[in-house]
Amino acid sequence: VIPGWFSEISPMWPGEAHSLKVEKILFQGKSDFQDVMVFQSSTYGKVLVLDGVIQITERDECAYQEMITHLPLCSIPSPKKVLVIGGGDGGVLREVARHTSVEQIDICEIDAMVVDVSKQFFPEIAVGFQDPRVNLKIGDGVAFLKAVPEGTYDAIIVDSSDPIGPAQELFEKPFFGSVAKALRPGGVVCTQAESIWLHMHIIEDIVANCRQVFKGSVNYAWTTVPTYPSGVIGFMLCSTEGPAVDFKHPINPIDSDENLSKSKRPLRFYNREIHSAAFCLPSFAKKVIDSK
Ligand SMILES: NCCCN[C@H]1CC[C@H](N)CC1
Repeated sequence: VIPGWFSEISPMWPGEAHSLKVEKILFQGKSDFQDVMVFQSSTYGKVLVLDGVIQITERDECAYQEMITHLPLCSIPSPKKVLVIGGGDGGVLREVARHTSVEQIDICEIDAMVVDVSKQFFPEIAVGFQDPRVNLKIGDGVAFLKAVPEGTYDAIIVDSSDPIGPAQELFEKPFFGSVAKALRPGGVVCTQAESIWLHMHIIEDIVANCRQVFKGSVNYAWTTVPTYPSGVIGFMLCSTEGPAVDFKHPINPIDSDENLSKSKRPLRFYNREIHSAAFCLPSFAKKVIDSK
């Protein structure tokens, strides 16, 4: 360990570690589920770390929060009921709230400390909790989904950490089954789906499971987030049987001048071109993902 630096060392990315220069440690705690830390970095703003893994930084969270939210919501005509599993920092809520068609935003986050720490240290991100359409449930997303009546949601966003620790079950087939049940026909789900540089085997399994569970379309998209391992992060975009969803061509634009002028905080990353581009894959990934 180099004094004054945080290195993200994990068996999930052996032999490599992204490091950030630390100005000051702002919070250290242990919740019922994981170690929670916040530090002021020299060049990426404040950083949230769970069990030694970077979750968000002020400088590049826009890429992840905007893409994981608008890839699904801009792919269906008029999302009304949205569920967020995880997402306790509030960033996805902030992005969902941009969609004026949305009437109800339910969120199920397992760790209350993540919510409290985000509200205290990341007000620009936790602002999402202030929207009157938001209903926060602190609990296990797996149990929450099992209790949801069939066909309740237009869209579900699974904003999880990695499949080691509290989020492990969110990468398994039974969970995808309960997501499909909770979605209406032609409803969509977007899940955090790791890195094509590091996790092709995990992605291969997720894609195979999704193709068995979701009978609409199943696509993999990816984007750049400098502070995530290998600098990229992926998303599974799936729809249930019903009205067709073409994820690659957003039919419900959020980046129109009218929308942008109305919102307090402009979109810093997402636009309709980068939406479509997100589904273009390098050959080594395409070979695996398209063959499943
Ligand atoms: N809203 C917080 C985002 C959590 N997603 C991250 C993706 C990359 C992982 N290594 C850690 C979690």
